[in-house]
Amino acid sequence: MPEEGLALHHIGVRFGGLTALDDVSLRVPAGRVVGVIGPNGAGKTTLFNVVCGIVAPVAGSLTLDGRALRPRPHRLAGIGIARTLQGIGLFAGLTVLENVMAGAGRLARSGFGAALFGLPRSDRDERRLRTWAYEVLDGLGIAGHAHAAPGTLPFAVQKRVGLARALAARPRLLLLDEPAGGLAADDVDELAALIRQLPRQATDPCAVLLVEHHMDLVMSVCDEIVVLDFGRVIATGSPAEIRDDPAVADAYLGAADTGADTPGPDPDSGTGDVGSHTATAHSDAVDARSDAAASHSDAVVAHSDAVEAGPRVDGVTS
Ligand SMILES: Nc1ncnc2c1ncn2[C@@H]1O[C@H](COP(=O)(O)OP(=O)(O)OP(=O)(O)O)[C@@H](O)[C@H]1O
Repeated sequence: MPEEGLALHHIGVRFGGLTALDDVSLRVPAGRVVGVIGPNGAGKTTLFNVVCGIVAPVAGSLTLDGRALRPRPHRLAGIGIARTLQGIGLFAGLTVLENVMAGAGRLARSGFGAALFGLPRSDRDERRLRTWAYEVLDGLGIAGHAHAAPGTLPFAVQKRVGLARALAARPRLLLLDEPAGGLAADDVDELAALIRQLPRQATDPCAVLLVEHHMDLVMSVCDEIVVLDFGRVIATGSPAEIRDDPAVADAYLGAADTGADTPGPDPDSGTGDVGSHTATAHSDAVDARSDAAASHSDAVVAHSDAVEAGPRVDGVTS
């Protein structure tokens, strides 16, 4: 029986007069990796923030495993959602192992988390949590760093610790926000191998939503890709289908002008990052988007208000 995972139904987001997401529907089934791509300003971050509860949609709804999802940023772990952060965000004062234990969130209520807050705890629970954290670190090939301070480790290892911390919560939905950001090419290859096995390694397969500019990574790890442009879904399909979709090529490259036929990486840049394509081949489009952003300072204020006020809804309900 196919797993339900995350579903977005006709999501709309507005920042003042700007429509950032317009009637966006997509599915991230459990056990699958779904990537969201699109040119600068397409709405990727906004979509991610909707799923995290940072941005409240003005239209549509979300479900997780078939139940209404009303995320709040500070309660994601409790409803089975874990995310990695672009800036890693590890606790500097804790060891790698402790960071991962802390990430276990709802699993840690009577163990490490309880210890942090001075609550009664069971040694057996804490031992179990510690063993689990080691297992997660081991699964990501970094158990040897368990007792190190995160700040002493190379950036790529720190990113992996961030991933371990997210996985430690045994999420039903894992959100990966530009996990390749700042990584060297070799590190991206290793990350790709890890991400491919993520949804399937857990006892209960989790759904993985990936927002990423690094096209090599997206093409190699995703079961399905959703392409946004100006806040709308313009294509959904397998990596091969997306690579061959003229509308996608148009959105990224202006294929008619450049002769380019895929949203693939820049052969000269060696980064696999499509951002530079967008900037060079589509200066008109980018300018238009910049203009739109610049002329919407009122929208930014509205957005700040919305973030301060928090999302309209809370938690997962049946
Ligand atoms: N806080 C905000 N206030 C006003 N407009 C915003 C805000 N955040 C995003 N936008 C606008 O919403 C649209 C979508 O932005 P978003 O950041 O989601 O795109 P993106 O695809 O993540 O872009 P990038 O690839 O450049 O990060 C853009 O036009 C952007 O200028």
